[in-house]
Amino acid sequence: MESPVDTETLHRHLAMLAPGTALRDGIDRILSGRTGALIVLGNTRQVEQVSTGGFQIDVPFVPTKLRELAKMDGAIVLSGDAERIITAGVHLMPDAGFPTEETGTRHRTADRVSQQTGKPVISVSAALSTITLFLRGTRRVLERSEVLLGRANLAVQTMERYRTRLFEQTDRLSGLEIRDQVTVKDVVGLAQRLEMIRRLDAETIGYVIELGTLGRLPDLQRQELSAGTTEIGQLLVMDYPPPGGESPSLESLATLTDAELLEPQLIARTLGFGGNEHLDAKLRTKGHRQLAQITRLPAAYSTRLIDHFGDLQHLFAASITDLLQVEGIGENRANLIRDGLARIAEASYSDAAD
Ligand SMILES: Nc1ncnc2c1ncn2[C@@H]1O[C@H](COP(=O)(O)OP(=O)(O)OP(=O)(O)O)[C@@H](O)[C@H]1O
Repeated sequence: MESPVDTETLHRHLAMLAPGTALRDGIDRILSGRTGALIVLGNTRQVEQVSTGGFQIDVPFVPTKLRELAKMDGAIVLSGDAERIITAGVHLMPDAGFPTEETGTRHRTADRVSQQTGKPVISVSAALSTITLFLRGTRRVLERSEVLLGRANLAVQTMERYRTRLFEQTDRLSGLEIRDQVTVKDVVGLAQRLEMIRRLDAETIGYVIELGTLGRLPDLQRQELSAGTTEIGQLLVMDYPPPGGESPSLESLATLTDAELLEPQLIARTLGFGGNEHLDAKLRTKGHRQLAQITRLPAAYSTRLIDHFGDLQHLFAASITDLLQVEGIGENRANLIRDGLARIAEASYSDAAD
């Protein structure tokens, strides 16, 4: 039995079928000619074993050629990279023992051939005007580009709203950090927002892959809207190590379902902050995210400062003389840090007053 299809493999094959590719062009020509087709991607020994009849062509792939060959009865076998047309008019005889819920001989054959050979098989239905990709027991009907574009746009719009909310939340968290009033709930809220953005980003990537050349714009928007979010996540994790001391990771949130991601207690537990009773527990930031705002202060110095002083509150309390005790910090840098910290505190208080 073949292994289940992972997202990456599915994406790779959807990309081969995306608008803008020669293969998709050929398939679209078949559809507009109101014929169907059965196309196997890969001329391996297993594919040969389920094939009878047909004739050898072995020519470079050309969309119009595919369309011509689809007018004939039988399947068309392409090379695995879809760069060559190998055979046409092939009768496929897969083992009927492979389970399939498809109706219609073309789709049933496609499903079974893919399960038996492990190769992707595309079934183009004339009656339904659909393109279906079968991949080792996984079935994926390709959506129309307008539908995919609509979904991609909706995901991007939602990402835009989430990004605005994200920065409202980081600003608020900064204020609480400076006033030393952070609770588990605040950290959980930001982690939740970051994971929601990550999910929307992954969803949009899926649409972008399927959209091929039509996905350029949503892809640019997605990149812009997710920029910097991974870094915020990394700094958040560094700022709030859970009490157990185990190194937490926002990636662990990926295991939660969409419904579970709405439950703060569950997020807190997943991040190592205990359950319900801990949501109001006080936390104190180490200060990595805040120090990252001080331009010209390399991250290595932030880490050294935090290792020395313990957390942001102690850093606020540090005098120039205290700062000079840290290895590699001279007078210039100590002044830069003091000024930077003062600016951070001021900005936060003026935000709170707004
Ligand atoms: N085992 C097979 N090997 C090769 N080609 C096949 C096989 N089974 C079906 N086909 C191809 O599928 C065509 C029609 O199959 P099927 O009866 O499932 O389609 P349909 O339901 O009439 O049409 P469509 O799928 O286009 O809506 C056949 O003419 C043949 O070209």
